[in-house]
Amino acid sequence: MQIALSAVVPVPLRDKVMQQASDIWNRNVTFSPGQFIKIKAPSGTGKTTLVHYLYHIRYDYTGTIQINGQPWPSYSRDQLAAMRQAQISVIFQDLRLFDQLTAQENVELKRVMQPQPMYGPEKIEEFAARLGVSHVLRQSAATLSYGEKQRIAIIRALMQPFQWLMMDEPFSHLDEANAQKAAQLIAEECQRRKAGFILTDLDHDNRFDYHVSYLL
Ligand SMILES: Nc1ncnc2c1ncn2[C@@H]1O[C@H](COP(=O)(O)OP(=O)(O)OP(=O)(O)O)[C@@H](O)[C@H]1O
Repeated sequence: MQIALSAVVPVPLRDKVMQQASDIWNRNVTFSPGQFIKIKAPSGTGKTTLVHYLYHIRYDYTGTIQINGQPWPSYSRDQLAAMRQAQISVIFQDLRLFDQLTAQENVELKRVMQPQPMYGPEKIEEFAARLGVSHVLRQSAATLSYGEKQRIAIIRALMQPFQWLMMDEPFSHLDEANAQKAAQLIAEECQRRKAGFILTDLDHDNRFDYHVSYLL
């Protein structure tokens, strides 16, 4: 799945964006399938805004985002739902777990929403063990620390098939050792699917072998 941005400018950030150099805003950029892409930017320059545009849950921009040559608005609701189920997965900056469910239920919900789940329930235990969150699986999400929530949100995003994984500051609540473990798991799962990712972050890092890095 190819993603192509053409002169995208966020309406609320137009003045700011037009005054600064950016590799993304108001440029023509193509994200090719399978690429590991880093988008680095200081706070407040629009990382979350961009991820929401790419996932098509926000549309207050000028310019065009095309998916496989078709602009986002040309896809029907059903097509969008199907793409979010099988082709694009996301880890939001604000994590978006259901507080009233346990950590395990949050992940399981994503797994069973697949018509043919790609993993059995034992995979949740396996990934939780790898990321050091086995002990919180049966706790309600509301009681988890931010670092635990972040690892559960990562596991949830890996429970579905995807061609692109979008991640908005996915390691912001993790220490370096845990960030490395999570990055290793994400890289393996992308390679298993021959998928690419788009990761936003504040700083430079060497956690992945990025194919391309952009400055927002
Ligand atoms: N709907 C909106 N209307 C107006 N301004 C907005 C809107 N959404 C975001 N902004 C502003 O746009 C700027 C970019 O916000 P965004 O959350 O995308 O930044 P970010 O780079 O992800 O920041 P951080 O690193 O702090 O998470 C901020 O100044 C924010 O206040």
